[in-house]
Amino acid sequence: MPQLAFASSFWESFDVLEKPVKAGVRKAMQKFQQLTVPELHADKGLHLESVEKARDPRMRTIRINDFWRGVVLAPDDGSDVFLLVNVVRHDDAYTWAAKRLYTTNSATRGLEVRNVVAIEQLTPALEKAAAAADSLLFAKYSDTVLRHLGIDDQVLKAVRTIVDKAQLQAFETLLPEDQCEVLQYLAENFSPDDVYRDVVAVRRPVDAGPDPDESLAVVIANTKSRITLVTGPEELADILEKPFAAWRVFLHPSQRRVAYRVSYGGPVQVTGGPGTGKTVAALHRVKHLLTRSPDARVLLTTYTNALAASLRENLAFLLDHDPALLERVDVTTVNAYAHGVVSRLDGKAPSPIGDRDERLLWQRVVKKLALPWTEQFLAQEYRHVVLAQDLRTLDDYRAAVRRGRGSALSSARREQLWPAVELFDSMLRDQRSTTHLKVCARAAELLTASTPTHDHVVVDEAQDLHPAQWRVLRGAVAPGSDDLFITGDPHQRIYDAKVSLGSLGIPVAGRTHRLRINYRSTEEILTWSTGILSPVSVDDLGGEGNDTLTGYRSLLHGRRPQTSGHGTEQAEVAALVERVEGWIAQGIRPSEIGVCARFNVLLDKVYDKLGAAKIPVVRVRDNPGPGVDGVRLATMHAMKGLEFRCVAVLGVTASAVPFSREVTPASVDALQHDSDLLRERCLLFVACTRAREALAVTWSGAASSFVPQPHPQHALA
Ligand SMILES: Nc1ncnc2c1ncn2[C@@H]1O[C@H](COP(=O)(O)OP(=O)(O)OP(=O)(O)O)[C@@H](O)[C@H]1O
Repeated sequence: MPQLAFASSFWESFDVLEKPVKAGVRKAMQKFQQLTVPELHADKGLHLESVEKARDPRMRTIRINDFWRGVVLAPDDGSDVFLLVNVVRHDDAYTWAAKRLYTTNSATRGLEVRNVVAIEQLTPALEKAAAAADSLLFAKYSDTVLRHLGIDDQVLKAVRTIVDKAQLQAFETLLPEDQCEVLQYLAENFSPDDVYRDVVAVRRPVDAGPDPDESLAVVIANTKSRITLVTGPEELADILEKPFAAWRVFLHPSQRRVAYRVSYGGPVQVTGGPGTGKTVAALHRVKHLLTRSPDARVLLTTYTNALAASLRENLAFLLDHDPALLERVDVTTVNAYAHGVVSRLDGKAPSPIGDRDERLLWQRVVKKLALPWTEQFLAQEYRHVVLAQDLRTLDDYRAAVRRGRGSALSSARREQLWPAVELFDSMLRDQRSTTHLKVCARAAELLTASTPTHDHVVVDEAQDLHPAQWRVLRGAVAPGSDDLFITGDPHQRIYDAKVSLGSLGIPVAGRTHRLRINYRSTEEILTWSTGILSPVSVDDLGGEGNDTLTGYRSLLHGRRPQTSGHGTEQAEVAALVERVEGWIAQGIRPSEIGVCARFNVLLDKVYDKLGAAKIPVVRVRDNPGPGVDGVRLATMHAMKGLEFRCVAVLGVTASAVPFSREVTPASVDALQHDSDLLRERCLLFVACTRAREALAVTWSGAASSFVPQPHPQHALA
């Protein structure tokens, strides 16, 4: 009986196939488990046929349905493992298959694939260009060194034409995988010895002989990182049901470099645009820290409880549910961690009030003291100056530098304002409550006088943390090597955070890294979404300068985002229902669709209309587990950190985005006005960058000014 194996290239295409096609794949795969090799060749339904002019004589295609074909590598050496490598539309399948060549890597002994035709076609022209180039990316490595790392003749020729990293990137999808990875590591300045250790030695079978000429079955068995071998029918059903979690195994060298560096001298910061795998890097760092030392305790934090739940789940997955490792990690939000510290060390659980109650309290303060400031101004002054700098007395306040505030306050004015701070604090005390940030301030205070709770802290979604929260994290771990590993994206700052990490005892200078490849969205979605931010500049994570999205790109391609305006909100919601029905008809599960808007009011209407159309629907705030079916509804804020195959962003109208009530008037504080507007812009950016394959942005009436205007050529197309 033949055996069946799946290449990673197959999963990339399988995950996005429509339901009936997936069913066809399942049926075809079952035959590989039921029939003998001669029966397979004779089966009329499967129609296993060779490919004309194929560069690899082992290439075959099989029938999935009238429109789709599977591409299979069939053994021709008497071995019996068939490798399913792709599922492609009927007309493209033969061309795709004809250009691919599978070979055994001489160093790793793994099976690799290249687009042999494209490399052959490109190389001569590039050789000419390289002859005139000032320098070449791999000039310092001799042929012997490269061959020792598995680079073969054809790739070597191409390598000798590569002038820079951008050209290497352009080659990435054409080159054989292990060889490409070796080159990426060298391009990142790893030494050949390091590359041999990290890429080759870990894959090369210990008993590898001098000759790489082994049967296809043996080479397939050597390629565990890219090929899954299936042994029984249950395993087949199981594997085709579960989404393939590539991130567990394949890290881009830039991700691996930051996550698995043996040790850092102090806090390290990893930034990158949406979907560049920052969370993935954080999870792998936790794995590294736990496995490096048997007693280390790690605190892994993120912004919301929902994100903490998903981190917990993914970490368990990455650590193979190993209880000995998992019990040494605490996964939580900073607020929850601070709450725990205060409860433990003060002996009493604090009861913080929510944002709305806090606003009401400031209203009462303003009324009582008849001050010349609005409650919004006072709340911001309290948050950005008093709590941010942990000011306890009027003298402290008088001496404070009010960085980031756009209105000067003289000493006399500060004396006039301070009673408002005292009154707010005393009102809280009277009602035996506090705020989340005050809990953090208290936790930080307690931690300075106590011993750190963890050996390492890993912080995800760091861009929105307030200085009081940073102080808690600073107190959770002793300053020193590998104390803090911080990931975040300042372009996704959607809460009012102004931070200077250096001044909080978290110096990251010289230890900052940037990830640039987006693994989530198509290039079309990225380019469009990046247009939302193109008119503005964004402060970096540590508050020391600006951050940019230069070099940010995706390797995936798809349709351009769809944008449309509607006469009324009702028409907009009706169009949404149709769109969702269309996506579902294409085989997308309702839970793979995210719908978001600035406000819950609009989401309530969507909820009703989708329900009326018999489409299952759930709210993200109700924390539906991954197994619960239903279109996900969320406010733009709640979309943070999530991702969906299809995303509809609704209500992107001029009056809602930016939302004027959330924007401080320029007359009250010009700097705050600008940063509030930026925050609203980032919010739309966050919402749109949750989409993997399809993005639709709609409005009723006038569109938000943040919606990128189509390029004149695109508008005509
Ligand atoms: N090396 C990888 N190989 C395959 N998929 C990856 C890889 N790294 C990340 N991904 C996938 O890309 C998507 C985005 O990753 P992740 O959530 O870590 O990005 P992020 O930078 O934290 O995003 P955001 O800032 O938008 O929250 C996820 O689906 C993840 O599984």
